Amino acid sequence: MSVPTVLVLPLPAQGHVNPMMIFSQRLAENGCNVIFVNTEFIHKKVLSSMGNQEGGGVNGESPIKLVSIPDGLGPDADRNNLWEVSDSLMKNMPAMLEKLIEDLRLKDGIIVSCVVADSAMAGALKIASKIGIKGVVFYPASAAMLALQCSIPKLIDDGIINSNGLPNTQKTFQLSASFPHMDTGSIWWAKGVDSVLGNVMFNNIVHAMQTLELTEWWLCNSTPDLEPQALSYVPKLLPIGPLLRRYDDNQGVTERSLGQFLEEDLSCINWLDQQPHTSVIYVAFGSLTHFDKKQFTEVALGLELTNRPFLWVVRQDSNCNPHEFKGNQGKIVKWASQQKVLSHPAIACFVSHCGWNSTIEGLSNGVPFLCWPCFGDQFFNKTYICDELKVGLGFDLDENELISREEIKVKVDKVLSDENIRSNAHVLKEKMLNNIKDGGRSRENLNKNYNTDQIIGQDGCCSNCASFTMPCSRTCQPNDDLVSKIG
Ligand SMILES: O=c1ccn([C@@H]2O[C@H](COP(=O)(O)OP(=O)(O)O[C@H]3O[C@H](CO)[C@@H](O)[C@H](O)[C@H]3O)[C@@H](O)[C@H]2O)c(=O)[nH]1
Repeated sequence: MSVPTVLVLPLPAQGHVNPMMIFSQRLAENGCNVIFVNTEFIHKKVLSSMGNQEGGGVNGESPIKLVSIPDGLGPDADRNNLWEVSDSLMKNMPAMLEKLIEDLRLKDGIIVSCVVADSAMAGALKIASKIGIKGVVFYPASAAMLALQCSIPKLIDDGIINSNGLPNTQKTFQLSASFPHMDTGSIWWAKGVDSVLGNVMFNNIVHAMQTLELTEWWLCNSTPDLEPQALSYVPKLLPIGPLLRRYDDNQGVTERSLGQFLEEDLSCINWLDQQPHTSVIYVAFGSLTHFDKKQFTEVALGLELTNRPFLWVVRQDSNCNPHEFKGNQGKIVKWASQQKVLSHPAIACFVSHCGWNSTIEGLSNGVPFLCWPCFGDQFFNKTYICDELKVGLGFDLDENELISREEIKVKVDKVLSDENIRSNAHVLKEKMLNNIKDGGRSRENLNKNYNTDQIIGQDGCCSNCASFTMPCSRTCQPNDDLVSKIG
């Protein structure tokens, strides 16, 4: 049987590329070749972060081949403006993807048997359906946020949002009797963005939700014990998390990522090795958050006030100069190997914006959280971490709408002295990790009996063309079939 080739297509954002790359690495371990498609802009960044050594590809040593498509924007466009990029991709990506699949076949002899599309790139499912190959959707945020998206018609009927997706009033609601309470601040597409942008995002979501129906295979980076209510609310959503780099008890995280946009500063691992166990405050706000100068200063002074060692990620694009504040106890890096950092025994707590990947990574390492949500889904993730899972605390704003240096010190002291939080975090860590051990539920979802087999093909679905729509016997010439479909 020939090795199946899966094409993986993330939205060009770090919080989407990272989990889809880890998923790709697991697919490769399960015997698939993977074509991982970034936009040209992101592809260059990824190659540069790896010192321009891609390391193989389908026809080389590695089963993961990194390729790129244009994003459809002009040469002068601001490619850090994710909304502009997404809008252009919605319009232009399907045709470019179809061309890529055809070029792979004609130029490289590679037959793509399945497309795994980020939910924000749902247009790819139409292409998969058009050319008769399988489509799988990957949702990069929490299952709860997908449950919320699935409930849009109900939210409108119940008067919680208007037909533009914006909350009618501030109120709490439940998606079902067992679902955690949400408030209108949990409606991620309307949180932290202006109403015009919120409306554009809402229309894109509604459109994407219709397209997701083209496939039965919905995957997410979560676990059955982490989000039982949301997963039973969206029964076809299969959790395959926590999606983590390979870990070794002695060496920590050993697996290399093929998806980082910035080079990882590994000097922080040596620095962590010098710190006492459970002593360091790790501070990182993902790939998109920006602070104004005043808030940035409060963070810096608050960290100094704690009088504890800290490791702080300050991205180069943050427009703030951290060196004025470093003090004696802190280490500041432009980009860390976050998973390596969180699994280091020196880490005591995680000051986080609560992006879903950071949430999953912190929970999987049993690290208590100090939650600082900034936009979108991060507000619900914060509530979930603090009120449902009880593994963290939130910060309160002062009268100037800032999180003050004193507040930072008070909450750091409080979270580090809270035995319940620490013990809840340890229990949850074990539960999360059990899902990816032999026999674990996410592992089962990923192994041959579930998705990988669906991707490779089973029961009458051809193991080569893997077509949903056109089951063929295992003795047929499936590649010819696919060739004729594409041709
Ligand atoms: O120094 C760093 C900082 C971060 N990371 C990684 O970058 C990713 C960041 O992802 P996430 O925590 O989800 O944050 P964002 O980059 O902000 O992600 C966006 O996408 C997520 C998934 O949809 C949403 O949950 C977030 O709200 C949204 O901001 C994680 O895998 C981190 O491990 C590093 O490797 N090094």
